[in-house]
Amino acid sequence: MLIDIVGAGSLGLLFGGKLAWSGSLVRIWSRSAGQAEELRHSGIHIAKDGESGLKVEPAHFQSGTVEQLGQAWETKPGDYVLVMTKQKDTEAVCRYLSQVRLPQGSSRPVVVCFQNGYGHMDRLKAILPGWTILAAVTTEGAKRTSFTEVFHAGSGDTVIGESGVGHVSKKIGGRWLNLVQALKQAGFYPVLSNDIDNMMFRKLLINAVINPLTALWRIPNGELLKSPARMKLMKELYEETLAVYDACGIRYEEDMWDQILNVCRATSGNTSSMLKDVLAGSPTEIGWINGSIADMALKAGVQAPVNELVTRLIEGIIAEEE
Ligand SMILES: NC(=O)C1=CN([C@@H]2O[C@H](COP(=O)(O)OP(=O)(O)OC[C@H]3O[C@@H](n4cnc5c(N)ncnc54)[C@H](OP(=O)(O)O)[C@@H]3O)[C@@H](O)[C@H]2O)C=CC1
Ligand SMILES: CC(C)(CO)C(=O)C(=O)O
Repeated sequence: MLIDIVGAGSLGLLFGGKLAWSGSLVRIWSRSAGQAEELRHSGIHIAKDGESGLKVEPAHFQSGTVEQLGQAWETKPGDYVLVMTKQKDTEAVCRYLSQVRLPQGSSRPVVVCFQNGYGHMDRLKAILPGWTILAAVTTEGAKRTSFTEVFHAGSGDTVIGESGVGHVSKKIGGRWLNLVQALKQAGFYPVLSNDIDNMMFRKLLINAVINPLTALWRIPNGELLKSPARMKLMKELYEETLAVYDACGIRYEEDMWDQILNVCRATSGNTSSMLKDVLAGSPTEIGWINGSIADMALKAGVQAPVNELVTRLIEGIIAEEE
């Protein structure tokens, strides 16, 4: 089985590195030629607190630029392509994949999308009609520290499934089990789900409450719990989002509030991904998180003023050149 990884960022280096280290055939496709060259020269180093770290030698995987993926697919397409770019780049990546000419008679790679947020899967399916596109919801935590190094901040589950098919009661058969097996062998905790949309909505709720507020107040996740004023705004975002979910018929667990507080405690020292983007001066994924909840509200005919406001506040942090 051959696994292509698009995006050699935090998740790309973590998953690509560990898959290659455990013996899977892996090709990692970066945006820049400079990074592809450094990966070919130095391999990947995965650091983790309290562990000795993992050095993945360059001989254990291939790397190149995403343009070279097109050439590679013309002769040997992978079985899976794990898309590990941020939301803002993912549509362009899928548009590019749709244009690659595959050898006659070969199957299309199964596309697995790891993005946080919601709303992208339908758009990606429209770009890649007829392809199998899976969503992955992961609670692994990773932060790239250089072109070839990544810090594995925390382990978690990786739930994979087909979005947009509703809750499928039948048991998932043997499809995609080879990917699950490879991920397990690499030390991840993958699970196949027949209800992936619900998993995405669960993570969306967690991100919608934690990410914009940590980014606006520039605090680590645990600091949210340290003041009644902060908790009050978290609760407003939480209750508003649940009202939107109710209007859209989205199911959620009764104890989601406690689960969110537990995520803040378990990741208390973490800089949320949105705060990281803000500090780096990079575009955030707010449009796919609170922005997508505001869109869902609009379609369902309900109000979501707090989600709308935090979206506008975060969007206003970065001034885009006219
Ligand atoms: N990091 C984490 O712990 C988690 C991340 N996620 C989700 O995973 C997604 C990726 O996150 P993360 O890995 O942190 O993001 P990063 O910004 O660390 O990595 C994204 C990578 O995509 C690359 N990229 C952008 N455009 C292209 C392109 N056209 N072709 C090839 N590569 C491209 C970027 O290249 P360059 O550096 O050159 O710009 C960058 O290396 C996000 O949606 C995030 O929400 C989900 C759970 C956990
Ligand atoms: C769960 C949380 C908030 C952990 O930091 C996260 O997913 C993120 O930062 O995007």
